[in-house]
Amino acid sequence: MLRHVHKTLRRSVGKALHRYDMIADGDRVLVGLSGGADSLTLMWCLKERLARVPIHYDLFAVYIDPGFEDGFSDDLIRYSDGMGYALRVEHTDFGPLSHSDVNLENPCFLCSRLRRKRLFEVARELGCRKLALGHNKDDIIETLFLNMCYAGEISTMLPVQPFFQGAFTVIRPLAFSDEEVIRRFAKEMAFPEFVNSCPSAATSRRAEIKAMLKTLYRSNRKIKGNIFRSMSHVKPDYLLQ
Ligand SMILES: Nc1ncnc2c1ncn2[C@@H]1O[C@H](COP(=O)(O)OP(=O)(O)OP(=O)(O)O)[C@@H](O)[C@H]1O
Repeated sequence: MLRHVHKTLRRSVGKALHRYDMIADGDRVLVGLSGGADSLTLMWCLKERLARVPIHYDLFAVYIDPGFEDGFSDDLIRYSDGMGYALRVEHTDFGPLSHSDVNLENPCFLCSRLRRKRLFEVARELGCRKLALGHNKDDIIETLFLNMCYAGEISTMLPVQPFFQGAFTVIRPLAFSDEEVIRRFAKEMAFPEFVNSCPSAATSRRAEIKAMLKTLYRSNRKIKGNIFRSMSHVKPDYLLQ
C-alpha cells in the first residue's frame, strides 16, 4: 500500500520537477513548512530525492508561527530534528492581527500576505533563491475557481513563479499531486498532524469552494482531471474580448 502511494507521489513530484526544471544543481531551497500534510510531505520528498539524483541542493525549512494560542512550534521543531533537518521558526502575531479590528480586509488575505513577505525575507537572509511551497493539484484548481468567483478573472497559482524580477522563484513541486494521494501518503508514513487554531480555517472562501468541488467530483470522476487539463488548454478565441 505504502509502496503504491509512494510510487504515485514520486511520479507526480518528478513530473513537476522535471517539466519546469524546478531545482538545479547548487540551489539553496527554502521550504515553507506549515506542519500540515502537504508541506511535511513536500519536505520529505525533496529530502529523499537528494539521495537518488545526480545533483545536490541544500534544503532549509521555516515555519512562520502565526501567534495563535496553543501554538505547536516546539513540537514541530522536535519533529523536524527527528526527521534530520533544522527548522527555523519565526514568531509573529500575524494571526491575531489579521482577525483584529485593526484589519479592515479579509483575515486570510492579510495573514497570507504578511506570511509571504516574511518567507521572502527569510529566504533572502539564508541566501535561498527558491522558495518551495506545498500547494497541490487541488489547491491549484480551487484557486482557479476562487479567482473567477471573487476576483472576476481566470488565473491560478503557477508551478513556477518568479518574484521581484526573478530575484526569487516560488516552486510548487506538488502541483501535479492529488491531495488525496498526499493525505494517504502522510497517513501511511504516520506523519503527525499539526493543526492550526486559526478561527477562519473552516469558514474561508477556499473551504466553500473545496466543498463545492467535492460535490462536483462525486458526480463524475473525469471532472477533476478535465478541469486541471483545461488550465493548459485555453482557447482565447473562444473567450470574451
Ligand atoms: N505558517 C507557515 N509557515 C511556513 N510556510 C507556510 C505556512 N503556512 C503555509 N505555508 C506554506 O504555504 C503552503 C500552502 O499553505 P496553505 O495553508 O494554503 O496550504 P495547506 O493545504 O494548509 O498546506 P499544508 O498541508 O502544508 O499545511 C504550505 O504547504 C506551506 O508550504
